[in-house]
Amino acid sequence: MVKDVAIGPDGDVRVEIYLTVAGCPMRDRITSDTTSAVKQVPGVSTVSVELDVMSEQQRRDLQTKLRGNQPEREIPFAKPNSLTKVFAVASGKGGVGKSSVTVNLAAAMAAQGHKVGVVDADIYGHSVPRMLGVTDRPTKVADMIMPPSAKDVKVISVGMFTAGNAPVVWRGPMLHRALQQFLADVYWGDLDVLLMDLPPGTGDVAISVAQLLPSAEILVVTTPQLAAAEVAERAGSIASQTHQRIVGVIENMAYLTCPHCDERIEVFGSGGGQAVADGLTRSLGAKVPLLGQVPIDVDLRVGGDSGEPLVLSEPSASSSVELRRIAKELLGTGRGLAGRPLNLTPVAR
Ligand SMILES: Nc1ncnc2c1ncn2[C@@H]1O[C@H](COP(=O)(O)OP(=O)(O)OP(=O)(O)O)[C@@H](O)[C@H]1O
Repeated sequence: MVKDVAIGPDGDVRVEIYLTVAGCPMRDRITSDTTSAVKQVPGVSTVSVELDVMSEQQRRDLQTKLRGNQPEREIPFAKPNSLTKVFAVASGKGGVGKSSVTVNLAAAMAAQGHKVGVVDADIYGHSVPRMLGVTDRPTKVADMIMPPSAKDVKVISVGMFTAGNAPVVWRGPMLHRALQQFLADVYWGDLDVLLMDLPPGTGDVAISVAQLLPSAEILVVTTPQLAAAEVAERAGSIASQTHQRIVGVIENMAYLTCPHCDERIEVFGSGGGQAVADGLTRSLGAKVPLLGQVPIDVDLRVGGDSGEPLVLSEPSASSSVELRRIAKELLGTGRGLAGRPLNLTPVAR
């Protein structure tokens, strides 16, 4: 951080120091520490400290140096020309079926011929490996982590890095670091789509995703219950602060078809999914569609427990049909152009 030291013939010393950022809260401390350290050198009569600010490149070089000359690995999905679509699956409340929807969408997309990865970032409720039937653990090759896969879906989960069923009591910075590692140090290969199962609510992980992958699109899962809808809308509206796009809302547990008389029973009421979509459309000022309504299906729950996603074991069940349709719709649209260079060249008139 030392830019220059100039020593005058009569012991006047001028030290120039680079701060990492302009508003560095340590500037006074750095000035006084430098002054007192230099003053102790025999022959020094006066010390003046001048501060400058590092350029982007100098900051990067310093970080590399501090990491022992290992450049930080880039997150491939965060590169401007990445072709991988990233969906962060969010919900307001827990237990609305976010993980079940994530797993079934992933399995459906893989069955449709896409290369799919899932990051299970649901720190407290990591259930993706069980729901997909992943039994292997990640392995290490050189310094890359190879993710295990099941049903043609590569999976990495917080649960794979904790002993047994130990609860994860990580705080914000650790979660951020873990997520960064999942994205940068895991060898995903070329993916068409990456689904991220976020913890419920608007927590640290959602903010980390926004920082690490600003181009990730948010997929909101809710139930038809209006009380759940309000919370889901709050979780979704974080997108307005992080400038991310909400790709749409999925209403899960929309209704139960009576196995005896085929009557539709609205167990959790109705209208929640549409209410969230409308509310988010209003607050974000951009259309947020209701992508679909997935009915309650006992077999979907059973499939989650046994690691056999319903979309594969019973593709014609009505919840499977809906999930497969949503999967297709999500991948039907190309990745947004946000953050991507358009390679435009000005031409002479
Ligand atoms: N459409 C559905 N029909 C029947 N059961 C469902 C359906 N969706 C989810 N479930 C069941 O509801 C329970 C909660 O689902 P899941 O774990 O997917 O929710 P979640 O929102 O990810 O929860 P959390 O974020 O708290 O971990 C599970 O037992 C799951 O099998």
